[in-house]
Amino acid sequence: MKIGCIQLNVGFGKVEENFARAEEKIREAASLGAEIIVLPEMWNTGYALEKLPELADVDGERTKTFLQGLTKELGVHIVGGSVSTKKGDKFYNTMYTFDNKGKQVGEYSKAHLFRLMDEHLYLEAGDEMNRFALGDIEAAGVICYDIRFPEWLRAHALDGAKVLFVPAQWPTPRIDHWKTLLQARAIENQCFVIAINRIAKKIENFNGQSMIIQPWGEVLWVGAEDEEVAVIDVDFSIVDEVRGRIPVYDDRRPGLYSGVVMK
Ligand SMILES: NC(=O)CCC(=O)C(=O)O
Repeated sequence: MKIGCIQLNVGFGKVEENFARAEEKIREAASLGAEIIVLPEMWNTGYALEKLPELADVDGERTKTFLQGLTKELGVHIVGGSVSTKKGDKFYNTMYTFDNKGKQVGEYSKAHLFRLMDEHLYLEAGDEMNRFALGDIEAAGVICYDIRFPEWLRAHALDGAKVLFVPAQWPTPRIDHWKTLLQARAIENQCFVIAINRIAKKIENFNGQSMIIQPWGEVLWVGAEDEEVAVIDVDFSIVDEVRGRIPVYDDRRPGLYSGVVMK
């Protein structure tokens, strides 16, 4: 399966520019043979949180129309990163996923809000899981800071996900955490992790280094430190073989954890 990874250079509050750029890069990835295309976090507005009342996508309608049109036309699955949305009188950081027939298969709002970037002051947290299938690929999606909560990703893996998609806006100063956490989440859940970070060259400090990690922990690909469209070949069939090698799922003792650790 060919994964189109789009490390988008997201303009701060520049919704029109960002939609145009995302479309250009999605078309480029599809023309290079991508079958699943993945975008980064909050690509419509960036972290222009104070401007959300003017800029957030109301009920995600624009994003859903955009993704549905492109998935249908190009015959590709799109894990649509995330966009800022307005639902009722509240704002969210929402991920939409469409399959290659133009059907919406996922909607998820970031469950853990990142205080260091003021998300808790402007956004509401979601409280639903994000499990979906892309054809016969059992997958799930979480957003950026969510990866610091292993129990949340484990819940998706226990529910059957073999691939975890992680759109992000992860800043350069903590890029070592990003790499280590993603690798740990892949190893402990024995699944693929496909994590796409953004680029920002001016005021903000995001330098890509998106990652695809295999279920045994091997790093299959690391993105450049600049805007990039990369198409990477992955073999999802190895997940079952890795899960057979060390039977972590069979060896779990949930009764033990629920009483002691998982308070
Ligand atoms: N956008 C985010 O959730 C950033 C998370 C982050 O930087 C972290 O260190 O965690």
